[in-house]
Amino acid sequence: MMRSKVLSLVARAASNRMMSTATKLTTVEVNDKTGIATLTMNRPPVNGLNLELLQDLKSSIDEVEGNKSRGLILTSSSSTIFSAGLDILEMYKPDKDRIRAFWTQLQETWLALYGSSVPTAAAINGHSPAGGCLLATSCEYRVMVPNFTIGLNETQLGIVAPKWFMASFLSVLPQREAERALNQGRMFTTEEALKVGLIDETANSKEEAIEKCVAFIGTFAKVNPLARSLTKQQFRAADLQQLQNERQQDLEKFLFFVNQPAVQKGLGIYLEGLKKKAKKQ
Ligand SMILES: CCCCCCCCCC/C=C/CC(=O)SCCNC(=O)CCNC(=O)[C@H](O)C(C)(C)COP(=O)(O)OP(=O)(O)OC[C@H]1O[C@@H](n2cnc3c(N)ncnc32)[C@H](O)[C@@H]1OP(=O)(O)O
Repeated sequence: MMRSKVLSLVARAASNRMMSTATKLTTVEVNDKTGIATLTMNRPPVNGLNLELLQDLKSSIDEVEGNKSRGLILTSSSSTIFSAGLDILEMYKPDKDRIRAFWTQLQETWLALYGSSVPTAAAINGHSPAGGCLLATSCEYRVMVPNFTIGLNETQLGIVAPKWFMASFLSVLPQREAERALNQGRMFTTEEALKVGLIDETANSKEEAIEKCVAFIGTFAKVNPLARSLTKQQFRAADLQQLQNERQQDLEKFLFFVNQPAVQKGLGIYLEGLKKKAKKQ
């Protein structure tokens, strides 16, 4: 390794504190200069949101809430995928107990991210379909690298985005745009997402995306943190409360829906298509 690279790694290690261990599917790194935490998803190949990744995401969000970070930036260790959304293998021919735990964990993770008291931003450094888009739109700001896609494509898979997925989407897009995109299961390119307002900025690299997220979080430097977080909570309270009130019904609805033979058949065909595509590459 070149000496300069070694020196830069040493310097970086000195100014950043690794808060989580590498055995987890997420890492949290707090920059000592800015006080901002970067939460990185690391479940190759596509950051499919399975039960374990969702558990780690939730505990990392809790860690950031607890360590007085000035903000949270969500990103991915992959160079081409932010997150491929829910791991379809959790929903296809599911185990009865595990699928309950999986959906319950997804609810908890969304409540923690969407309701986070610290400023949140997503550095979207790769494709971000469905559950990936849910994570990104749960944050307050989005910066995306070109030549990738983002959107809620559920209807393309023959499934329906629950109300709280729609709530995140609607916190970013006007109702008319959100409704049309969801009905179509539309995936937006980075450029299209910027035009419609689904993302706030573009960046040429992950590093630049993170810098822009840091700049966004920096805009709150002179704002009283309690006033800021209570204001955010008020904007989001109705969406959060709705899921809190309906958690059990939401779980039962999901289980009923996902276990329908037609839905299982559709998921099987979709998975097969993904696998065929992967083999061709
Ligand atoms: C009335 C109200 C009722 C409420 C009912 C609720 C119903 C349920 C709602 C649930 C909503 C969930 C939304 C979701 O998140 S579903 C997931 C949607 N995700 C996708 O459609 C993305 C699919 N993947 C891709 O498009 C591409 O993989 C990619 C992300 C663009 C990456 O492309 P790539 O070329 O880099 O990689 P690729 O070769 O395709 O994939 C590599 C391997 O990963 C597997 N894989 C990809 N995505 C998933 C996934 N989401 N789950 C599981 N596995 C995935 C792929 O099959 C390859 O595997 P292998 O190497 O062949 O084994």
